[in-house]
Amino acid sequence: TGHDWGYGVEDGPSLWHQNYPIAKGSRQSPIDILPQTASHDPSLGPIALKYDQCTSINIANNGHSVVVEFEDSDDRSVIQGGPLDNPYRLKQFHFHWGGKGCRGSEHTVEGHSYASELHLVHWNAVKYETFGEAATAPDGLAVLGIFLETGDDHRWLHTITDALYMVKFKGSVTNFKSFNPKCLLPSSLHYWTYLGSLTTPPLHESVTWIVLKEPIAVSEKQMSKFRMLLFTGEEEDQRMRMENNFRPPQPLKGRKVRSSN
Ligand SMILES: NS(=O)(=O)c1ccc2oc(NC(=O)c3ccccc3)nc2c1
Ligand SMILES: [Zn+2]
Repeated sequence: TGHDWGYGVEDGPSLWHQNYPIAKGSRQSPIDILPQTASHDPSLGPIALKYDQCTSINIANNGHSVVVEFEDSDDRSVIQGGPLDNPYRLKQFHFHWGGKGCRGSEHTVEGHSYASELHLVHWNAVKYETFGEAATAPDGLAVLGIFLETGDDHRWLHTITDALYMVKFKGSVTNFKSFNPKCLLPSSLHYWTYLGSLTTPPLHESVTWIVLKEPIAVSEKQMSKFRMLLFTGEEEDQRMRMENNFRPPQPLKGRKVRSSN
């Protein structure tokens, strides 16, 4: 039991359909984004991130990624506007990344992938009682995707990379209070948006994706700290470095990608 899926040869994305048939569904994520094909939709307003009273709780290694969880008992941290009809509450954020010098983003832009991708996961608490309920509804989740490219040091990412040694092993969790992810946003909030899914099992087709066009820069040294995390637990003798934890682009199946201005 535990995790019946991973990113290896024996349990990777091409095999997920065996336990999760929706992997071959009609609105799977990620996708390859073609900016020229994305329709510019003037009715698409700007997105608003109201993260001012942001309260992070902890940082954890769940065996697939490193996740920072938030207090979501009220509307203190929400995303709204853009394609969204309601405010969606921030639940957690996590990353996907590659191996040394390799690419690791999930969404790609005209076949170009970035070093990493940050996902800020939000749920529709107006229509649904719990995250779990929202996660199975077609309008239940909104995930903000931000590309990370290697370049200069990111001055605020240090807060996260300095904590990674404390969650090296699968199943480890540690306090991580009052981190506000607003500091991880690029200067422009221009975005692409489309209807998709969770990019890991259970692959629920419940996500309105909002992918920012402008990447943030992080240093190779900062990226290398993600790679010292392990997929495996402290008790396991086979130590497996956590890297290449990304799903490749999935068929668009007729979906339209819209572009903010
Ligand atoms: N790569 S992804 O598409 O953003 C993605 C993929 C799979 C996910 O499963 C969850 N579950 C919770 O956050 C959760 C948090 C608390 C309680 C229950 C669930 N978030 C996900 C985001
Ligand atoms: Zn993700």
